Amino acid sequence: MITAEQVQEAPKVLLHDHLDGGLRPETVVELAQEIGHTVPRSDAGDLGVWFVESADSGSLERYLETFDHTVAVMQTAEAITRVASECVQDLAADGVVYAEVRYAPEQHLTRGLTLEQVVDAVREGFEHGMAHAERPIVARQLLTAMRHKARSMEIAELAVAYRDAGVVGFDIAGAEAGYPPTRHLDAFEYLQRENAHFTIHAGEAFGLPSIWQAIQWCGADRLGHGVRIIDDITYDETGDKHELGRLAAYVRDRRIPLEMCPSSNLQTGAATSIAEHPIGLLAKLRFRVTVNTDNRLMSGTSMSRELTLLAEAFDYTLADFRWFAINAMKSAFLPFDERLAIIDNTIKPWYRDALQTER
Ligand SMILES: O=c1[nH]cnc2c1ncn2[C@H]1C[C@H](O)[C@@H](CO)O1
Ligand SMILES: [Zn+2]
Repeated sequence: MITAEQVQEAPKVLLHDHLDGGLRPETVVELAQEIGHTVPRSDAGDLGVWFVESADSGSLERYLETFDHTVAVMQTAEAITRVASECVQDLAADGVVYAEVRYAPEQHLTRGLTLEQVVDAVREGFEHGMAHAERPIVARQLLTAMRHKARSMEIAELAVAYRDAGVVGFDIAGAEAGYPPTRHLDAFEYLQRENAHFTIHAGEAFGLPSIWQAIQWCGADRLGHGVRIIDDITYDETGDKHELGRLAAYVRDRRIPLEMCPSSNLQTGAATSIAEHPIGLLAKLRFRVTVNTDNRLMSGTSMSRELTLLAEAFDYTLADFRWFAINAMKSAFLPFDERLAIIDNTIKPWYRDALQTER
């Protein structure tokens, strides 16, 4: 039985977390007041509840509407830097030792910032957050392009320009149905030519064709969510007998990381309950599964909470948590030697002590 303290203390690795989905409710209220933006609730506690309830819509499109308010208050360098710093400090306080946090620079230009100023503001915030965190953490940026817009090439170029300045990769996000990844093929081909890394939100609100395109047309290193890969697996009730289709087998054979976000999936209707979430079977079948928060504000969650929910549903132990953390660290876009250092110096020693095993 894992204690709440152990979950909190355990070194955790987070690959899929949106900067504009993780603001503190108090910060939203304060920043909104400063710029005269009206938020649906003036009390921070009530506003936090409002975000979770509104995001609990059963549809990705309606879930995404809640971001109007967070994006609205992140339009100046000071506001963005504050949000970025608080994000890193909150993650560190939750025991996250490595985080890749994403956001779409193109959504932060309404008050005159340039794309570069947005990335610089996040960078400053991450550096401040890492320096002031209560526990050691390494935080890096992923730049997201919105899949229904047409700026992906520009954002991909931005990610490459900032590759030595805190940005480790690229992503596309937003409503999935009607906006297949191949719409942004030029950006993905450019990134491949530049030896750059990218993940794609795929197989969340839309099925296998989206995952197939993301991998076989676009060359994604990782899949954001990817839950619908389950549709390419036939299995009996116990999950003991299973048969993988060609795509599922490819994803598993190639060890393509799945950035799974259980609570978010319940809210958007991509899964019906934690107990029935595909992560249980996918982990059992040894896909490269990682556990993530997606949007801490909209889901009222944290890495510790996601892991706790999974442990309750699937009887996971600390050994499983270790597997998730190492899977995620192996799948990070950080350079290999830095990944290894975090695995060897931070993750393994903690679990070695906690599990009281030899190695
Ligand atoms: O889970 C998601 N699926 C698709 N898009 C998402 C998800 N969570 C957040 N986004 C969008 C809304 C944000 O404004 C944007 C950049 O972080 O990414
Ligand atoms: Zn996401």
